[in-house]
Amino acid sequence: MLKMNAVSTSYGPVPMLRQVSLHVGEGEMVCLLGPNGAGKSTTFNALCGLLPLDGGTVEIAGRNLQEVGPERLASLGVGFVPEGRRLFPTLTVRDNLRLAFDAARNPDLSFSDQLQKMAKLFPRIEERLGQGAGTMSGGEQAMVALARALIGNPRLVVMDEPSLGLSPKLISEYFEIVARIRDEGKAVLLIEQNAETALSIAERGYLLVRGQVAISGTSAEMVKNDTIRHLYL
Ligand SMILES: Nc1ncnc2c1ncn2[C@@H]1O[C@H](COP(=O)(O)OP(=O)(O)OP(=O)(O)O)[C@@H](O)[C@H]1O
Repeated sequence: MLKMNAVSTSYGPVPMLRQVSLHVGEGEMVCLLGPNGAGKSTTFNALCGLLPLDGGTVEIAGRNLQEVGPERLASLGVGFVPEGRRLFPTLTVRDNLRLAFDAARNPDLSFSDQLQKMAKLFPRIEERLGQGAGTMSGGEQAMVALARALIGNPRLVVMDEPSLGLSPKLISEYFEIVARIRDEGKAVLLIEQNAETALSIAERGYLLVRGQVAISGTSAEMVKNDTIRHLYL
């Protein structure tokens, strides 16, 4: 579903990602771990097509991102949860979801059916559809951001630190929903600082340090790795 091949990026003259390669197969859940400033959000932006690449390629659903353009990613079956949610705060929850649904341009889906699915997954959303997204609590906004990524029925969901700022109780509720999404067969790339949570639900992982992949492997291998154990668990 997703392949980053030797991707390098920079901010002006400062190199950031250096030859980053990672992949996520169909229906697979993979996490990208790393400390603050490692380049996790830069990786997210590179694979959304929001950053020019100095080198390498990004392939999504078999298509080269540079040829497709970021505006068509939703219609290729990709849903994104950006860091900080980035909802449209002055629009209602329904309109936030509608925008994402329309961007997916999937003629086989109906908005009302998809809304019903989201209401089952996130019971609190149904009663809040007419509410301004910016007036909701942080936890509710996190759920809306995830529903927005799912409403077009994507095959791949990419999440950038989705649990940031949530209470421990909400984090466990949130990841229960993420595990259900994985169980439905969607591919997930979970970008997380919380290595313990991420490795407990992902099948494989990558550790990014100073813009480079330092360690990668199955979650079982990552959990046993001394560096990861000492620094991140
Ligand atoms: N637009 C930008 N212009 C210049 N430097 C940037 C820009 N965005 C990020 N950086 C720098 O690039 C480095 C990596 O940032 P990035 O946000 O990708 O890290 P991160 O791993 O997501 O960290 P965090 O967990 O703190 O979000 C940091 O040193 C950051 O200051």
